[in-house]
Amino acid sequence: LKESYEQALRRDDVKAIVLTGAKGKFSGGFDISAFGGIQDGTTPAPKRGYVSVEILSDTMEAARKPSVAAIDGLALGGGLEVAMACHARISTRTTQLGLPELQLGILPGFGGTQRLPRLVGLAKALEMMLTSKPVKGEEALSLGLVDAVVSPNELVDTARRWAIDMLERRKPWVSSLYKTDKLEPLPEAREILKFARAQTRRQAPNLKHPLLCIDAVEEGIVSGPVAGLWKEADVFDILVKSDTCRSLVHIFFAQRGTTKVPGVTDLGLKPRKIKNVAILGGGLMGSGIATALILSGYSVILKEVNNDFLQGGLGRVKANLQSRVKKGSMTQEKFDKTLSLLKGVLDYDSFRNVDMVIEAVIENISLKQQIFSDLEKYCPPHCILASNTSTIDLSLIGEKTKSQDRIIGAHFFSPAHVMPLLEIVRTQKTSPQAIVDLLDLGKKIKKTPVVVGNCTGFAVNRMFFPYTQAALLLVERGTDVYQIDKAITKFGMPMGPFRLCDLVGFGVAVATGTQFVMNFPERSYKSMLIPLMQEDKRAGETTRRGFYLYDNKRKASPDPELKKFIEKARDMAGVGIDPKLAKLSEKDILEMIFFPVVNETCRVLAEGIAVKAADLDIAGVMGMGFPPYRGGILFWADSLGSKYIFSRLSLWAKTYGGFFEPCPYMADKAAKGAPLSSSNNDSMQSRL
Ligand SMILES: C[C@H](O)CC(=O)SCCNC(=O)CCNC(=O)[C@H](O)C(C)(C)COP(=O)(O)OP(=O)(O)OC[C@H]1O[C@@H](n2cnc3c(N)ncnc32)[C@H](O)[C@@H]1OP(=O)(O)O
Repeated sequence: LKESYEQALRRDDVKAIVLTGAKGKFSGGFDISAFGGIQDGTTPAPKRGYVSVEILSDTMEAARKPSVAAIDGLALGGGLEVAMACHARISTRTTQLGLPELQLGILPGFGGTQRLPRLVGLAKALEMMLTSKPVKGEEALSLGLVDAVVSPNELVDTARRWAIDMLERRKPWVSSLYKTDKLEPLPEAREILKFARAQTRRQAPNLKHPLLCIDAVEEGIVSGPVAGLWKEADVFDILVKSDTCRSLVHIFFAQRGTTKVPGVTDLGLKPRKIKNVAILGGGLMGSGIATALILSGYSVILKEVNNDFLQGGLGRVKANLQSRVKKGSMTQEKFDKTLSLLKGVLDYDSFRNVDMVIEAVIENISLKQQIFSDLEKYCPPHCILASNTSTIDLSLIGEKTKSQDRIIGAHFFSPAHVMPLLEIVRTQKTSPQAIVDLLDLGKKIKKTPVVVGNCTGFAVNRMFFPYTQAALLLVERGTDVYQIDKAITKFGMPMGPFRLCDLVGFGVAVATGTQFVMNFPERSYKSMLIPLMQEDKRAGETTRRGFYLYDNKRKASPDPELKKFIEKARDMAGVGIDPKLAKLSEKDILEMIFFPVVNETCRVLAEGIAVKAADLDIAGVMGMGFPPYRGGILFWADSLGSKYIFSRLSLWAKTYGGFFEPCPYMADKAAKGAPLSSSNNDSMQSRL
């Protein structure tokens, strides 16, 4: 860009410059894959201010020739920053313009913190940067971020004419960096900055980079844009080497890597077109899945066993959509159109036209076996037969059919129309085509799909069963329930293990817990605490009483009565209060809860349930809300070191038993001083 600009500025036959992208896209910004090299020192970091000051400000913006950005598709991060250094911007209606850098743990580093507030005003600029949300062409026009919106085929011509008009003074020739008309007066600007800081501290208490971004913006407002550019450059240099940036960049690529499955997505298979989907069961999960599908334009048949259940299911889907209309994110017209894609039925007659079935009935093996035998009879031979089971072995479900190549797990997380993860579970018999088809459907309904092997609990539930069990073990030995939840939320989880139990409900918690106790007895912790509370008619949030008490606005408060159940459970377990555990530090709580999770995640990886460690990082982030800025469970564990985790687990195993016993995979990594996420293909017995 620098060379082209210098050439264009030198040549007498060039009067003005149009900067554009290719193949319908302007730019996705700085090459994120280059961060790794800068972080580990293998790529020299560009000289401070090289792009933002030397190229964009001093070469492009200060040029004697006007330049116009012709923007189609997207202009994100560095891409938009380059466009903002031009003297005008023309976009198409669908163009997305944004500064999403905070999502990567950095701040806009090519002058974005200075130019965006000057183009759209401070309040809107902060909103765009802090939420990382792009705006589309029309909104950008009304904000003043672009100067005109035209169709893609008029784009470059319009930009060219605009540039000539600027040259001939028929249109204003504007340097964004020195614009002031959009900036709020100083006292108002200070208030906006104060508000943004307070909100950021509340919403992201563990993150520093959004606050540093606000600092850079403020510097420009208070001391002028050039001082602001240098502050931005200083902050960028610090942030690009931070743990948060490393973690978030890892998550960026890991998320995109989940759809690359060796032996499946590299076979040249094309996803088949899926138009009609049937869902069995209109409960919480079934109705959530139906909502997710119709929202992406799929025709859905919802089957229930009787009219009451059917109406209940259809009502839940309607309510899911209605809440969008209430929040203003869906128009009434879109609501009607979306709901018209859903049809309720009581029999299998209309199943002859479906391309995929997703079974979401209660977790009962014989019921599911019967359903899959029926499906084989009523559905066309190409139809994919998926189950939303969260724990039951898929081979058992399909045992009585001859269609095992098209049986697959489509494990959604509740609420299914909101949670971003889709666990795709394959058995040894599932065909690659069925996986490719489900991967495609997952992407279309805006989920991040992770392909995993078949085992009790698959990846996410399997990795996280020790989360609750460790918490129960600690509480029975004297750690405070609320202190545990507090330490875990402070770490960045959306909620602690006890609040989570209340949310999913004790019924589900016990049913899933039992699966693990049965399947992994040597390392499961059996506690009677929840069953004892169930005897008191507590089921969690639905009964307004669980580990917490809930008011009618679902606000949770501690329950003083909890003590008596804990004492009883302690007696039944035959354990006493352990003085050490009764006053654990937050760090110790965190480690005693999460290291068993890390341990189980290692087992999942060693057994080949996941293709790669990064997939499990994504599974934990998307399925359990593990904080992305810590990079996922194994990425975080590796920041602490396999040796350290192994030594802690070994110590606890001696005192508290097999629940903490480090698995052979972890022992091996610790002995070698190797990262837990390093690939171990030779010893892996892939179940995939
Ligand atoms: C100094 C500056 O201020 C710093 C910066 O500019 S930091 C970068 C800021 N830009 C961003 O954050 C944009 C990141 N990218 C995205 O949000 C999305 O990729 C997108 C909206 C551009 C496209 O989305 P979509 O069409 O779904 O395609 P997606 O699968 O995400 O990306 C396609 C490929 O491009 C890669 N890619 C996208 N943006 C990239 C970037 N900025 N750097 C490197 N690779 C990138 C992806 O990794 C993926 O690679 P793969 O095919 O090998 O997996």
